Formats: sequence, C-alpha cells, structure tokens
Amino acid sequence: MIIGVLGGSFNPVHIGHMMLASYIQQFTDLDEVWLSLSPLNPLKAGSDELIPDLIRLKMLELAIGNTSGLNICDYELSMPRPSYTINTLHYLAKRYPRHNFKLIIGSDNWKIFDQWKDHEAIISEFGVIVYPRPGYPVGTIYDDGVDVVNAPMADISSTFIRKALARGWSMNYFLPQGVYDYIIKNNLYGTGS
Ligand SMILES: Nc1ncnc2c1ncn2[C@@H]1O[C@H](COP(=O)(O)OP(=O)(O)OP(=O)(O)O)[C@@H](O)[C@H]1O
Ligand SMILES: O=C(O)c1ccc[n+]([C@@H]2O[C@H](COP(=O)([O-])O)[C@@H](O)[C@H]2O)c1
Repeated sequence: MIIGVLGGSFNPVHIGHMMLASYIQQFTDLDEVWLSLSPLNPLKAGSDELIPDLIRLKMLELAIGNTSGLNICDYELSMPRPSYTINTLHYLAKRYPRHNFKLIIGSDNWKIFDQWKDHEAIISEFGVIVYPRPGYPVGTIYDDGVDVVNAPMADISSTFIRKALARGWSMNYFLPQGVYDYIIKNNLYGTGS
C-alpha cells in the first residue's frame, strides 16, 4: 500500500485537515493517509497554547473514528523532541516494510522545505506530495519525487479556531462534531470560562 503521511500539531484538528486528508486519500493513488501527531514542530518554538499531546491525540481519534483509509500515527510522542520528519519516515518504513510512505505537505511548508532536516533524503527516499495553501502559489515543481495535488483549499487554521473559541464564538461548523463536543465538555481553549 502507498501511505501518505500528514504531520501536524493538530491543536486542534479541524475540518481543513480532515477535508485535505479525505480528498488526498480518495482522489489520488494513495491507499491511506495517516495523520502523524507532532509534539513540537522543529522550526517553531514551544507555545503555551499547545495543549497536552494526549488530548490532541484524543481529538484526532474523535475526528477519524473508524473512517476507512484514514489512520493516526502517534510514533513521535515517544521520540526525543523536537521530532524530525525524516526519523518518523525511517521508523515507519522499517516498522511497515510492505508499505511505501510519502510525505504530504502544504505549499507554505514547501517554500521552506530546504530548512527541514535531510529534506533531500525525504524527497529521494520517500517522495513528497505538495498541496496548495492560500497565499502560497505552488507554481511548477520540476523535482523528481515531488507531485502536486490540487486539493480544494479551506482558509482556516487551528490558530484562528483557538482564538475564536477563547472569545466564546461557536466553532461547531469548523470542527468535526466529536472534536467540538469534546472541547466544550472539557472547557478546552478557554471555553467555559
Ligand atoms: N485549512 C487547511 N487546509 C489544508 N491543510 C491545512 C489547513 N490548515 C493546516 N493545514 C496543514 O495541516 C498540517 C498540520 O497543520 P497544523 O496542525 O500545524 O495546523 P494549523 O491549522 O496550521 O495550526 P496552527 O494555526 O496552530 O499553526 C500542516 O501541514 C498544515 O500546513
Ligand atoms: O523534520 C523537520 O525538519 C521539520 C521541520 C518543520 C516541520 N516539520 C513537520 O511538519 C509538520 C507540519 O508542521 P506545521 O507546524 O507547519 O504544521 C509537522 O509534523 C512538523 O513536525 C518537520
């Protein structure tokens, strides 16, 4: 099987992530998409807003449920921090030798991909799928091992959702229902205060 790996902090996972994962899984030759929970992006400083790993994992589980073709990878939670994507891909390739893994990244990350650890090895050993993000036109990419997927864009982010929740706005249409209910029930992101 060909598995696409979509990494993120998922703080919280929102419908933009889910639309993308669902689109790529169904409209490309990937068999599955695995959402890989990243405890800390190596290029971002830790933030107070990052809620505990296990709560973010729980929300991913609620978002995916038993959707066929979508899965969760929690390997990075047990890794030293920050966890680098190349290490995760090497681990997955060793752990699941019958699968081929490809990395899925947005055009925002593609722009700074040369700052990622062993970015050339990620392309040559695994391959990368780039999808468009608002404000970051993909243009034409000639690199072997890099494909572009024209997935539909939803211009929302976890940052926007955290801010809106903290202000008491309803984000029920921006989050998978189970995730929204869980946030409200547990007073996460400043809700209920
Ligand atoms: N609306 C969206 N549509 C498609 N991809 C998205 C969307 N939002 C984020 N992503 C991508 O999903 C991956 C995981 O994202 P991440 O968890 O950092 O979410 P985020 O919404 O960008 O978070 P934050 O606002 O906290 O930085 C990243 O590659 C990111 O570019
Ligand atoms: O391995 C790296 O050098 C590296 C550098 C920057 C980002 N990443 C990963 O890219 C994914 C998306 O990160 P983000 O914060 O832009 O959503 C997440 O899984 C990060 O761990 C990985």
